[in-house]
Amino acid sequence: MGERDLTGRAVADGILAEVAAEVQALGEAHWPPKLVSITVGDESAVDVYVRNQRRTAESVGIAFETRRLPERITQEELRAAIAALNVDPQVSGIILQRPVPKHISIKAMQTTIHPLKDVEGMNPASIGNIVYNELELAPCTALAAVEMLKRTGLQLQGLEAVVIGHSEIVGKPIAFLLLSEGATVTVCHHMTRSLAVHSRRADAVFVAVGKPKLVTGDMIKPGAAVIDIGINEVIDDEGKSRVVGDVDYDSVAPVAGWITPVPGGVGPVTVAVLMRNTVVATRRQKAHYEARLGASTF
Ligand SMILES: NC(=O)C1=CN([C@@H]2O[C@H](COP(=O)(O)OP(=O)(O)OC[C@H]3O[C@@H](n4cnc5c(N)ncnc54)[C@H](OP(=O)(O)O)[C@@H]3O)[C@@H](O)[C@H]2O)C=CC1
Ligand SMILES: Nc1nc(=O)c2c([nH]1)NC[C@@H]1CN(c3ccc(C(=O)N[C@@H](CCC(=O)O)C(=O)O)cc3)C=[N+]21
Repeated sequence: MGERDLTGRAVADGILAEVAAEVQALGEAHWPPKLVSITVGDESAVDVYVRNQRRTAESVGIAFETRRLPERITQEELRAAIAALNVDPQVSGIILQRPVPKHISIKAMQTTIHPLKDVEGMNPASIGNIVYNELELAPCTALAAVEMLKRTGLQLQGLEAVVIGHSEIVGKPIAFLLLSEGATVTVCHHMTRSLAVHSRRADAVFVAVGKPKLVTGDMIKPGAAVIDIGINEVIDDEGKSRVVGDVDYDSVAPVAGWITPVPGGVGPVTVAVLMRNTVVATRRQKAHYEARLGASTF
């Protein structure tokens, strides 16, 4: 770890301290938050993420349950499983882990998650909020990545930002969040002619692609902030499995002003934001039902 490292643990702990206080208050008001994670088929790709979710949820007092559904489940069966969670009054949040098998439409399934329980803000009805600058509940990784940039102290208004990767869950939401903060945003993807031409101009570079060493030191303006979102499992020279990002840390760290390491950067903050989103969702459900039925008088 170097002095330019922008690490995530302290950022995550700050978020989690606030979340724990809110979880306690919601529990006392008879609205204890509960998060349900759904995985479909091969779990190996999300195993670490789900384990971190459970550990973190338990550390702040959020109940956590995993539903593991078989690879061969039909879309209608998955829809029914989500619908059952939508109407379960004990469940405050639902997260459908990606990827899902090819025969299932992720968009159709995100649409099935009720907007009040949609802790990633990925229902098409929810994701539009970030276009309207309503940022309280947005996709966790995007919020976490932008939070890391804010920790540099850089002024976001007028900042030249480049986002590499344009998935609906990471790259695109990051671009919208940055626009809301007043940055000038360029979004790159696999058809972009020269990544380096764009990235070298940027004060802040976000990388969310899933390719180790995609970004190297010669692609970065000296002093820029580099936010590495990639999580890739690789086998190192000694034959051991390791997690690395999309940024070639060794060549970028000496050039960058700030760099988020992998592991230990955006990842832990993503999990903390998921917990915060679960609290936001629970608070909204409480307000929704109290507005219709009156406050509980336990
Ligand atoms: N730290 C965290 O909290 C999280 C980390 N991740 C990690 O972030 C990475 C990206 O995840 P996700 O967005 O879900 O992945 P997707 O595979 O959905 O998206 C990857 C994006 O990268 C683009 N891309 C592919 N090749 C290139 C290239 N050579 N140059 C520029 N852009 C390219 C693709 O563009 P196109 O569609 O045009 O091909 C696509 O927009 C993964 O490593 C994932 O594990 C994901 C979620 C959370
Ligand atoms: N619906 C959905 N939403 C997601 O946000 C989502 C998803 N599906 N599928 C998988 C990817 C990946 N992802 C991670 C988040 C945090 C860590 C994390 O906590 N990483 C730690 C530990 C890494 C390690 O030690 O291996 C770190 O970076 O320090 C990892 C991976 C969220 N994703």
